[in-house]
Amino acid sequence: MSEPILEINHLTTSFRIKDEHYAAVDDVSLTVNKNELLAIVGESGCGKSALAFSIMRLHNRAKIEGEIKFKGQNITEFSTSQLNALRGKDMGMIFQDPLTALNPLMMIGDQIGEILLIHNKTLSANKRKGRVIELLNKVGIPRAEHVYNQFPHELSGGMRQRVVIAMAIANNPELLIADEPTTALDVTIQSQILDLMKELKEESHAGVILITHDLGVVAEMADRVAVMYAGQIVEIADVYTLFENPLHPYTRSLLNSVPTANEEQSKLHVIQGVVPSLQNLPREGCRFSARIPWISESAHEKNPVLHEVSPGHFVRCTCYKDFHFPDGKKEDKHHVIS
Ligand SMILES: Nc1ncnc2c1ncn2[C@@H]1O[C@H](COP(=O)(O)OP(=O)(O)OP(=O)(O)O)[C@@H](O)[C@H]1O
Repeated sequence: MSEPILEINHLTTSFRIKDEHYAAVDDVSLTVNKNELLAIVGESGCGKSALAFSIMRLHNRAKIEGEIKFKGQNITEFSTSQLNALRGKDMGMIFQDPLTALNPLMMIGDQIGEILLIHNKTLSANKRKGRVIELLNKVGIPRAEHVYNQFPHELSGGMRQRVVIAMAIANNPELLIADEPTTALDVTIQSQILDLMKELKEESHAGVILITHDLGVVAEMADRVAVMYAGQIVEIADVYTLFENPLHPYTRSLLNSVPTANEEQSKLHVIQGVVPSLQNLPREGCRFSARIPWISESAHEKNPVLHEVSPGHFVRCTCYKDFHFPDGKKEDKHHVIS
C-alpha cells in the first residue's frame, strides 16, 4: 500500500514583478509516497526549482496559495520555528550549487555537526564527531578524518556536493528534495551520487523528489515522473508508462530531443522556440500550443485540464490526440530497462 509523505493540492507560487504577481508554479497538485522517487522534468524556466523551494518554504518573498501537506499536516500554515524544526530533519534538500549551500568560513565537520546538533541538543561532541565521520564515509568521501577539518574551498566540486548530500541526509529525512544534484559533476561521480540517493530511499523508505534535465537519469532512478511546462504539470505517470507511452506533445518532444542508440534515429527533434519568461507566460489555453504551431487550434482545449487516461496516467489538454511531429518525422522509442 502506498503511503503519502507529501501531498500538494492546488499549489500556486507567484513572484511579484513591479506591481503584479506572476505564478511560476500554477495550480500544481501531486503526491509523493514513502519509498518512492518522483522525478520532475522540464526545460529551464518551467518552475521546477520554484516548486522545490515552495515545498521547503524557502522563498522569502513569494506568494504561496494552496496546500502543502507533509505527513498529513498543512505546512503552509506553519510558523518559522515549526518549519525550522522540519527542515534539515524530516525534510532535506540538495541544492543545485554546492557552494551556495556551504558556509565558506566553517570547517566541513562543524557544518555537518551543526545540523545534527540543531535537531538533537543532547548529542555529545564525541558522538557527533563519530556520526559526521560515518556520514562522510557514507557519501564516499575518502580520508574522512582529514576532510572533517577542511574548508569548502579546499574540496573539489564533486566532494563539495557529497558534503551537501551528507548534510541533507544527516538526520535521515523522510522527504529528500534534490534539485539538479549532479549537474556540475562528471559522469562517474554523478552515478555514485545517484546511487546514494537510491540507497537512502531504499534503506530509510524516504520519499524523494528529483529535479533533473537528464532523461537518462529519470529512466534509471524514477518510480514516477511529472513533466512540467510553464508552471503546470502537463503529464504525470509511472516511469514505464511515461517512456513507453508518452502522450503530451511536450513530453514526446522532450523524449525525441534526446539521442538514443537507435539506428533508425535520423535527426534529433528540436523543440521550436523557448519557454516564455514569467511575465510572458500564456495564461489561457494550452500553454504549449505556440511551440507546435502545425497542430490546429481546434485540437486544443480552451481550459486544459489533466485527464486520467489510464490509472495514474494524467495528461493535460486534448491536443495529444492529434499530435504528430512535423514532416511526418518518426518518433523514437525510449525503452526503460528495469
Ligand atoms: N525570485 C524570483 N523572482 C521572480 N521570478 C522568479 C524568481 N524565481 C524564479 N523566477 C522565475 O520563475 C520561472 C520559473 O523558474 P524556476 O527557477 O523555478 O525554473 P526551473 O524549471 O527550475 O529552471 P532551471 O532548470 O533553470 O532551474 C522563471 O521564469 C524564473 O525566471
